[in-house]
Amino acid sequence: MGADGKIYTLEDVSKHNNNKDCWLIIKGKVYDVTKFLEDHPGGDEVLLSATGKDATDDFEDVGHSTSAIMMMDEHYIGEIDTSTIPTRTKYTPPKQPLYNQDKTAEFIIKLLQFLVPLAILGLAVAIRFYTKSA
Ligand code: HEM
Repeated sequence: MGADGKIYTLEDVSKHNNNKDCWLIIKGKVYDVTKFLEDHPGGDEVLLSATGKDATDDFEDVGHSTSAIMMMDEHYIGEIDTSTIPTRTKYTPPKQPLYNQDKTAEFIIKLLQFLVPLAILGLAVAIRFYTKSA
């Protein structure tokens, strides 16, 4: 099943994803847990569902005991090529859109929105004033 220290890709590992042949990735290391499936106190299903991906978080979430961690050595077969594992999705706040640094156009529009009705009003008053006095 591959010599110790061999480097596998995520694709290699994900091919071993059944109860006759099951590999896992935990903390950058690849484990062949096929023979362990029946003996795993957490059951075979969790192990099977953790193949083909980095199972580090799943493994740690359970809070495995030190004796469990020591048992892992027996199943170690190699390392994972970390570049083949998708990086953890970190929350990055969306970038603020670059605001238009030049506010002149915006300012002129605002000014017009204010001045045009005022001008119309002024014109109406002026016309009325003019027609009255004529
Ligand atoms: C080579 C890898 C693994 C080994 C040697 C291992 C070993 C063990 C051992 C010895 C236990 C008994 C409790 C303890 O001593 O902590 C255990 C429980 C458990 N393990 Fe693992 N485990 C491995 C991988 C995983 C993975 C990848 C998962 C999750 C996807 C997992 C899920 C669980 C669960 C759910 C339990 C039951 C916890 C409970 O009943 O409280 N294990 N495992």
